[in-house]
Amino acid sequence: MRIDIVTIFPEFFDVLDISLLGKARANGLIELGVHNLRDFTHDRHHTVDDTPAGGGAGMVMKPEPWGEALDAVLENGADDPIIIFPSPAGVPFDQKMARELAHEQQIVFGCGRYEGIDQRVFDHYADRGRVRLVSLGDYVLNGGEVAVMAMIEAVGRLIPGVVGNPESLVEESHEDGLLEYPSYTKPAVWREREVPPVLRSGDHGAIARWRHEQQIERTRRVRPDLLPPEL
Ligand SMILES: COC(=O)c1ccnc(N)c1
Repeated sequence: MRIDIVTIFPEFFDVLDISLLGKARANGLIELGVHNLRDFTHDRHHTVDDTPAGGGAGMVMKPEPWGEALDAVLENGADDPIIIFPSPAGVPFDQKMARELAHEQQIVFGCGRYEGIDQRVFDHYADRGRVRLVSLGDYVLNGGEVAVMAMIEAVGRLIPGVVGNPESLVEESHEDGLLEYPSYTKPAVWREREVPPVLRSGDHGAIARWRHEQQIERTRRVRPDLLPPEL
């Protein structure tokens, strides 16, 4: 998979050189391009924003630099890339979307700042391909970079070969629609708190049943909205 990021803070993504994603890049599983939006301006101050049409507070990101940047990124890219703009006005990002995005050939992330990006950028590229505004939740950030980092991690770890043991991806929260069961390890007793005996019983059937019951109980308590109607 190729991932391109357009941002005014390219150094923000230096952290993608380490950990799991750093290894995935070294193994060629993920190809990453980080592009500074200001490189696509032509004035002395590398201006990327201007006052909002119709007035109001704050500044809006100009369409011209975005057009030049996205054209450059798309020029030699995949046949059918998906362009994602993180936005509080977007569709909710979830594990299902992460799984779908893990199969893309190329994802282009556009990190907005200020009061957002001129709407004509979204419209222009939506006329030519797939554009999605995606939200991490009902809150506002100063820019899209943090959201892009979260989405790259959520998607990147699902790309075959990135995570050493694919089994570890199966029993995670939201993978089967329920929250994951509580985890324990050694020691058997810690500060007078014992690991549930069933987990040390060696009875794999009983352990699987206990874990599923825990998933249902935790989901009912924490996220009743995720419970399937039959439960
Ligand atoms: C500037 O981007 C945001 O404020 C943002 C992006 C994605 N999800 C959100 N909830 C906010």
